[in-house]
Amino acid sequence: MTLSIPFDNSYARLPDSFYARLTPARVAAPELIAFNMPLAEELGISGTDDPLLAAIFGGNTLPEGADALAQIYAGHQFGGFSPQLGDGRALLLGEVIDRSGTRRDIQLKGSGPTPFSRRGDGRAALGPVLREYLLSEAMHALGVPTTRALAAVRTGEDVYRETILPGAVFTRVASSHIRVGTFQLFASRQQYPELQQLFEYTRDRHYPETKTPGELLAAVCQRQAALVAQWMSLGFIHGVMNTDNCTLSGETIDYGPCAFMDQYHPDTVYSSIDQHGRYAYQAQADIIVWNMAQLATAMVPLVQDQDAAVSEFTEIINAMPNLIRGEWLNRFGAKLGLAAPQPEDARLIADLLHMMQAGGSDFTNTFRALASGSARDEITDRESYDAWHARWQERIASEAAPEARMHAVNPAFIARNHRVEQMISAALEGDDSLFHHLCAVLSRPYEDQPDAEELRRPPLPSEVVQATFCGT
Ligand SMILES: Nc1ncnc2c1ncn2[C@@H]1O[C@H](COP(=O)(O)OP(=O)(O)OP(=O)(O)O)[C@@H](O)[C@H]1O
Repeated sequence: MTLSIPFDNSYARLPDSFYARLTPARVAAPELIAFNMPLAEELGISGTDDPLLAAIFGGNTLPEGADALAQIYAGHQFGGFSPQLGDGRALLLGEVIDRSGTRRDIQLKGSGPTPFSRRGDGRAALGPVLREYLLSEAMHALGVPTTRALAAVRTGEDVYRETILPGAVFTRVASSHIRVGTFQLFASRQQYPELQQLFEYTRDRHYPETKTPGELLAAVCQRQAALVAQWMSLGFIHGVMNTDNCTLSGETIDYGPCAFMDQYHPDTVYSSIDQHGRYAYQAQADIIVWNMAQLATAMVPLVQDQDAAVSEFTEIINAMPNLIRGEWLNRFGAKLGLAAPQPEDARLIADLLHMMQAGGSDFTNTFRALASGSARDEITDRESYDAWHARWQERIASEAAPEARMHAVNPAFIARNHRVEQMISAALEGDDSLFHHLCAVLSRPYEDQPDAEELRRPPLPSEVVQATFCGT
């Protein structure tokens, strides 16, 4: 049986200063954990059996038409600039045009060392691979623009982190892997012809409706503003919003130390390495502006009249907080059942959030309970809640079918971090059943699933875990 992937590799046609061409390193005993058949069909991939899929998506067999390469990029990590990062453990196999006509990257992550590995081994551990698979598919099911998960394969080899862990390879699908850091690389090296080529490539691939660098920048800012507001409306904390983890496409990328918040608090941080809360839940709205300012800075050399570029780009960046506020209002307004939220509704939303914060309410369950009338049970200050509830009822009295609207945006099921950790612990013992169960439940997050009710429960104090970089 053969596997056919209809590759059409445009990035590989860019100059070789954009990447290093190489083949994946072999693994000892590839074993398929998961293959995302609906996504494969979307991509036009056909002809599949498990050993062949394991060989291809473990990196042992290069599929016909692939042109594997590690992409180069730079990036600000926790605010400090790294002039050269690049795929240190990932390889772009190539691109396909999917059924809807969109170009999509297929990339192996954990496929061995590359010229950009620095001191890393080029590998990924099983836990983070399963976490990325589950989280990215859960985000997709929630309606969030995101990279997708095509496959996860055990390698049969160990990786050495704080402890010895089983290795795995993850196959990621993305509408591209162009990062703010990709622009920063060429700008910081003053490779202006490449910067121009990258700009044209990005524009043609993602924003064909734009012409100038300023128009492209504004379009990216719009998508990123929408993305961050959507994350926040779901209680999602990305955890590592470095500029190399910030895409031009507006998709969420790199599910490292990320998590959905359980108890609502705006300062919530999950990542153990984010010691100053740079990427805390609430800080995400400011950080995305900072990241876009880095993109703007990198794009200035694209414009001949640089003073004009600086003032145009500054205006675009300065407009972002308002954009985010607007997106936030729409998202949170919908969570309260409002079809057309107004600026004055921000007070109503904020007052609910304050009550949730004061009592440590569960973010997801409180919003889900609004439509069924049981949100009062989630709030400790009942008197304040009753007063708020009366204001809210008055506001939505004229809304048609607010319950349906609320159910469509307030999920019942999110990937709770303690469940993700339990899933990883089981997989480390060779039991993948919880992984598959979570994938199935989280593929329908807005539906009531009485059989899976236990997965809605917030963690007990003993179950709370911090997301960490441990064992990436
Ligand atoms: N085990 C490793 N071996 C080599 N390089 C690594 C390893 N882990 C991370 N890196 C590199 O360190 C940099 C930052 O890592 P980060 O965890 O943000 O990325 P990642 O999860 O590997 O990749 P991506 O951003 O593509 O999801 C990247 O250049 C990445 O390739």
